[in-house]
Amino acid sequence: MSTAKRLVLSLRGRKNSQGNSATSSTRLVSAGTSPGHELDEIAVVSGTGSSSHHFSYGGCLATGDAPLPRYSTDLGPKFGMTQPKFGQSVSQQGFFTSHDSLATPCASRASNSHMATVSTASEMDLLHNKQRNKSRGRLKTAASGDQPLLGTWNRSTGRGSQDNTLAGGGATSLAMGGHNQYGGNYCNGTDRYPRSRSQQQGHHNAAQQAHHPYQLQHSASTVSHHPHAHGPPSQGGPGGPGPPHGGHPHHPHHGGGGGSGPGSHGGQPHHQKPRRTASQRIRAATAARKLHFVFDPAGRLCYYWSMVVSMAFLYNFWVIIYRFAFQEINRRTIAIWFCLDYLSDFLYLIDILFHFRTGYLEDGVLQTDALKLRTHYMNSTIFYIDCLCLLPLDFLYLSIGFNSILRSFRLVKIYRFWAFMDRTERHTNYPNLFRSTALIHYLLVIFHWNGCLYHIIHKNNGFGSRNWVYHDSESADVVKQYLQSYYWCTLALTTIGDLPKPRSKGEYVFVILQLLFGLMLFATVLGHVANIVTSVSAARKEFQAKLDGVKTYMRMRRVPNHLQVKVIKWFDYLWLTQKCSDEERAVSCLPDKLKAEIAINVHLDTLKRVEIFQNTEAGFLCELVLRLRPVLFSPGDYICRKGEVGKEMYIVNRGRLQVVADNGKTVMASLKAGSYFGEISILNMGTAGNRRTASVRSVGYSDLFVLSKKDMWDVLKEYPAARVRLESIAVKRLEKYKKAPLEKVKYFNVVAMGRCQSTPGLVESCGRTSLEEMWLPPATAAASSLLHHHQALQQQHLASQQQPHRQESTQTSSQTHGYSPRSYADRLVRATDSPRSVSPSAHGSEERPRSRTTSHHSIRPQSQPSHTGHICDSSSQLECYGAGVGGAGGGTTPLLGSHEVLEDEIKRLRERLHTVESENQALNTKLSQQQWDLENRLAEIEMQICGVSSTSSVDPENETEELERNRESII
Ligand SMILES: Nc1ncnc2c1ncn2[C@@H]1O[C@@H]2COP(=O)(O)O[C@H]2[C@H]1O
Repeated sequence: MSTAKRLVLSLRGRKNSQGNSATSSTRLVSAGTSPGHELDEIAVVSGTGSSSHHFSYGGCLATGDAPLPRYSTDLGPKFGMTQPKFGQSVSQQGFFTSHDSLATPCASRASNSHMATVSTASEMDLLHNKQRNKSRGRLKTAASGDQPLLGTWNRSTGRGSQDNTLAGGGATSLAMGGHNQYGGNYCNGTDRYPRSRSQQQGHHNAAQQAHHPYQLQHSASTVSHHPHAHGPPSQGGPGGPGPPHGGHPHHPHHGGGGGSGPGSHGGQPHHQKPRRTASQRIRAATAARKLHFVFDPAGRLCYYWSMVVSMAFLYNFWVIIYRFAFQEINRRTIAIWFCLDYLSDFLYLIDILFHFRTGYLEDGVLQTDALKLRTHYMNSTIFYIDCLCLLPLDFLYLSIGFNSILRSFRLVKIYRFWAFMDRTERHTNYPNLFRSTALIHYLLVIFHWNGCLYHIIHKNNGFGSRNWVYHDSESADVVKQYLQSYYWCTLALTTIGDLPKPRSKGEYVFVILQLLFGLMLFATVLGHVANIVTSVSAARKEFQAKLDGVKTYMRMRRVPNHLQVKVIKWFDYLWLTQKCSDEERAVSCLPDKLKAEIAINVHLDTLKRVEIFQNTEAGFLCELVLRLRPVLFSPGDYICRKGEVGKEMYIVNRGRLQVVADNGKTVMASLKAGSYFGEISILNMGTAGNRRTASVRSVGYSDLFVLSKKDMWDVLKEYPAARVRLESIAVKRLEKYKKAPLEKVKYFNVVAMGRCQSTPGLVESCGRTSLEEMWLPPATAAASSLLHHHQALQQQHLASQQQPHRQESTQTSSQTHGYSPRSYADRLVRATDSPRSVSPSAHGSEERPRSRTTSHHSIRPQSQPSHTGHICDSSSQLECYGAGVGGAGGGTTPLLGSHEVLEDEIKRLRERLHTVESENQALNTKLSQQQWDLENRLAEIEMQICGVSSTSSVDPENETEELERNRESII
């Protein structure tokens, strides 16, 4: 079950368990039509009390052939009891963010004054009026029976498409054959009349639903009507025209419960087109204006509102003290101050109302019930703080005159300012710039208050002399006095000094206190600045530290200079392109879900460019994208070498690479962004099983994504159709290789010809030559230790060694579709077999042809089985080698002259190794066979399951396609 489905189910469960609690939340609902649509559909679930409304849609709706939006409604048992809520969140990725919630306009529409529609959208839409107008236009279309409204409902049009959908609900309900008896009415918030009506009528038919858009307008225009005033439709009697409802002479059909009169809708959904008079429209608009909304505290609208309130607070913060200190200014500009003061008070007042409609989280669920919100707010301290802010001390103006100090309580609103600053700091992309600005602002405001305080003291006769700071206090105007005191405070608080010398005791004390305070302030500021500077260069520092560490290591270990330079250049490139040394670590603190979202955003585009992933299921891509790891290769680096065991496949994100032949010069293919490689061995497609069929080298710096074999298989297990597709592409590739045989490679790999003949372009990985360039020191070391350890055992095996047994094992291997995972011992054999590991003298280039020739001649006759389809694997090669050597020199070779004893020892060891390897391979073959069988069986079962689910699919086209895919997969 997809995450989305689980999420919906769990939320539904929660909702049900909450009974009548009015909660709503945006939810994901899987379309459930195909695995590829798992994230395509987003549901809007809203509900109040016992009513809940699920409206879901998917990106596929726009195509018109996808399932219709599902809309289910659980009615409240009581007539007119429910208050429908509607809201939705649209996200392209199927994840919800505060952005989504904000971007989603509220599309609720009021039905009447009693039944105010409460938007469960996270935010009130600022474009409310615009939306309403749009909605009205579209509803008209819906009313006229046009259905293309659905066509505009798609994920990417979030805001714009919402009204369409809502209106489209009505239109959709037609197509649904009356399954949704409420059509679009609930969606549009005009629920009262239609709901009450439907509750009494039981079920409407499809024709009745055609009138929903009309009813929307109607109900919006009857804001003053009690639902009962309409009279239940049944009262109109079957076939009767139905009495005109109070104030609705134009809508006689409301009373018709399916009769033939004008009020009946029976079977003619389109013939009655709603007409709306201008007055009705105006009334509808008026009614719509009476909407109530619930604000999401995490939404952007709340944020913007807190910004407005913060402005009001800042006005008070700067001005109250200033006007109190320099009261002279009040006299001249009293009108302006009055206006500004009461504007800010008005904003404070609105803020209280805003709080009444701001949702809150209870058990992680956004609460939207009006009553709950009110209770919650009124029981909180914030409510009292807000009331305190608006304490009407202004009335005291009448007795003490216009004095701004009476407005001091307005400053309590600082909590709102701090919350705003906090949130901005968290959300901004330039946190350090923001922090610096905030710091400077705080400094300025502190100096401002301090200056004003000083002026107040000065005004009240100071500390004995009034000319201590002001030289011309009598003649200077207000602004100059203010600037003088501000300047003095700046000098004092920044500890710059050079202050006018105090004369009286009081002045001394005051200056000392000022300097102490300044010292603390200065320290704090320095600390803040240091923090900012540190965090600005944190990434660079971390990067530098890593580079330093690597450099130190290389120096200590005496890594060759050219390699050191290469490493440093690699770091350079990394810094220039990514500015981050460890991308994975950067997001490691995030929960998986968020990591996934980021990964999808970052990698999905690249993945889509890759041929093999094009036209694959979306779910498959999403699964893969989570498992990609970025890696960076330097110029000339070999990403993989022919003959290695393939453990990863690569996708080129940026850069150029070459598929090269053994000689490292012949370029078989060039790869660029969007290309991929390494898939053949991880899919075990090549004749060499899980071995690399070629070497791949980076031309310049290459940015790749790595996908491990395990991850790939994990995903493919769940998407067998994708596996079939990948394999078929790999087969095509292999066929392509066939057409470009490499002569040179063939020459050096005669041993491997048995397998390579089927695909001449491929080079058998087990040939010695292919491994010459491979450096496997650990394997060599391990080989010798392994040999010593199992000496006795191997001798025993040597005695019982028989050719038929090996032939049998290789034969079995060939029957396993080339899947022949090599054991570690296999690698050991290769390692010991390689000229480098045999003896130091074997490093000479002249040694290579000799050993090749030896093996070539000695093995030639024995490679016959390869022509009959047998795998000429390493064991047989080695055996041949052994035989060849034995035949030529009777157990000794003149190769090393004085090292005869050692040579003998090597030969003996090799023979023992052969034995172990044969055993190993036989076991491996059996295991491979079993694994293959199991995988096949698994794939078959999965195909069957897919087949079953696809038969239940709504779309016959999809069904055929799916079956086709399944069939391919089974094949
Ligand atoms: N001729 C070619 N053109 C493109 N890619 C190739 C060619 N030959 C080999 N490769 C790729 O190189 C990869 C080497 O490792 P694999 O065998 O796992 O998978 C191989 C292919 O993906």
